[in-house]
Amino acid sequence: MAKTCAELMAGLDCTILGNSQEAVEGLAYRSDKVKPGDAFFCIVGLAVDGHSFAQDAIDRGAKVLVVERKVYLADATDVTEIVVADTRKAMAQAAANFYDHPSRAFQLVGVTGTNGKTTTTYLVEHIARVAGRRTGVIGTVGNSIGDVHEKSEHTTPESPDLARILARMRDASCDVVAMEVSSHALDLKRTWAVDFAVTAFTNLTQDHLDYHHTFEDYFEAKALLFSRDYPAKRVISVNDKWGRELWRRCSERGDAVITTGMDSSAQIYPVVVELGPRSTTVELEVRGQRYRFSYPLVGRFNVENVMTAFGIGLALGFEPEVIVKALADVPAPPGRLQRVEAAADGGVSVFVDYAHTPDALEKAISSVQALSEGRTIVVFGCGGDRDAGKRSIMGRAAQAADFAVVTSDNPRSEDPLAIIADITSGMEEGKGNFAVCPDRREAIASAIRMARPGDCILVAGKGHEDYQLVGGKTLSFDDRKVAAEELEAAFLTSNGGE
Ligand SMILES: CC(=O)N[C@H]1[C@@H](OP(=O)(O)OP(=O)(O)OC[C@H]2O[C@@H](n3ccc(=O)[nH]c3=O)[C@H](O)[C@@H]2O)O[C@H](CO)[C@@H](O)[C@@H]1O[C@H](C)C(=O)N[C@@H](C)C(=O)N[C@H](CCC(=O)O)C(=O)O
Ligand SMILES: Nc1ncnc2c1ncn2[C@@H]1O[C@H](COP(=O)(O)OP(=O)(O)OP(=O)(O)O)[C@@H](O)[C@H]1O
Ligand SMILES: N[C@H](CCC[C@H](N)C(=O)O)C(=O)O
Ligand SMILES: [Mg+2]
Repeated sequence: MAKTCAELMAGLDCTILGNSQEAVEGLAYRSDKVKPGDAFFCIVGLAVDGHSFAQDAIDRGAKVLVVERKVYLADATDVTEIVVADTRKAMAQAAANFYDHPSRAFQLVGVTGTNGKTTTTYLVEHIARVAGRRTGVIGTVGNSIGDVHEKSEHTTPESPDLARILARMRDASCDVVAMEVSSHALDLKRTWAVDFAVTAFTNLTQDHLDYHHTFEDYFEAKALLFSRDYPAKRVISVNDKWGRELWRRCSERGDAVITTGMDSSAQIYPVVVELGPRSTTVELEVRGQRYRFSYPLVGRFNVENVMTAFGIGLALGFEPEVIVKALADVPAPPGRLQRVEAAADGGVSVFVDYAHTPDALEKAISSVQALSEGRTIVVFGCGGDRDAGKRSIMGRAAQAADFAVVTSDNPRSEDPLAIIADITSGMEEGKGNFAVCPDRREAIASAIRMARPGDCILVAGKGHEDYQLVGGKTLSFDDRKVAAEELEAAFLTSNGGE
């Protein structure tokens, strides 16, 4: 499976200093993960310059260095250096070459946008399964090949890791792979040299401005997936101005585009939406035909995800009837408006959701309000070392609930109280409808103690996560388990069961 340096660099402008026939056994971008025979890619990062780890990589057995500037190493005359303009781009191209372009072996769907990527990929996977295809999924909750699931570090893996996963999917004879493409991934070229059959856009609202700095830069990162670098069929939600701009660019270029939206300006839009407590019924107008069906997901925002998945299904060539049949029994993605099941709940419904942006929090609250027969209480926090600008906006958004308990969500290297102070700086004290409780378990417990029969509690921000990142530590914490335990502690003990 080894490749020569020349084979690895096929299609790339580069200067090979040394032996172009040197065999490369594997690809590495972290010096401490280098194995003998690897090519080590020296990446100029945001924190450190990977070129400074070249010697460490050689000491661990790397035979080839891919660099942006020559590294003069003492006693390393047997090392081949390959000089390129951009090591990130070179690494992605080399990864595709090394694994013989695995993405060409199946229909790969790339979904981008601020919210709804994970949900949409899950819906697409199910549609493809029901259509009789072998499937794969790559994203925030992890990577799946058929029913085999593994957790992942990133929403979109680094290019060598991505190529390795795609190759495993090819080896497993996958026909359709649905993959989330984050804005970081596009900007850092993790998906460069990957071939997509369909690319889809959900929406763009505030997030990740710590990384992208401006909304326009954030949008342009997402827009890369709809550029000439990624030729594909397009499915674009035209609900916001960013989607309409993408639609304009793609149509001008002559790309095949399916649009989705909440009104008749889109090719796919809802004529009827009936939101239920455990399912939703819609009638969708799909390019002049109407399809009425129910699916077992709740929340208005999921109507948009269902339409995006419908559009992707059509772009993949599936019949609308197959898509409708699949959506009718689609499994809910974990931790997205997931109802907590407990042995006793005192008539209080608890939903765990992954809303971690202002728009998602606003929509998750209004979705739960639509289901609540009483009040709606939200428990949430904001992640540390992530876009601080969204915190006060999320604080303000949370006050749309009857009561908000502000708590901790992966503080990482930051002081949890400082994050909470950022959140509450956006909240109106005078409204008197919020409290601060830094301990997340206690925050959930206090919301449950405060709830009356018929009330709904939304625990937002962590969804499927089963950990809390505090300092450098990963502590075990799962909102779904904690909420079930606290419901039972409150209602099994006080009432002796229900
Ligand atoms: C902002 C971001 O995405 N940063 C990524 C970036 O880090 P960086 O540029 O700071 O790299 P660096 O730490 O300066 O290191 C430079 C180079 O030196 C290497 N190095 C470093 C130290 C060492 O001892 N040896 C060594 O070889 C590094 O491996 C790297 O190749 O390149 C690193 C190596 O590929 C990534 O691990 C890192 O992801 C960080 C950990 C991260 O948290 N990323 C998150 C924000 C992310 O990617 N999220 C998206 C979006 C999620 C969403 O949709 O909401 C995702 O796709 O997961
Ligand atoms: N279409 C949508 N519009 C607005 N909010 C949405 C939409 N779909 C989901 N959400 C909200 O966003 C949360 C995250 O959804 P999902 O995991 O599908 O998004 P994502 O784009 O994959 O997020 P991430 O950037 O973390 O990967 C949900 O729990 C819900 O609160
Ligand atoms: N993919 C998102 C996940 C955020 C989840 C939230 N629990 C947090 O830790 O901020 C991010 O990296 O910004
Ligand atoms: Mg996701």
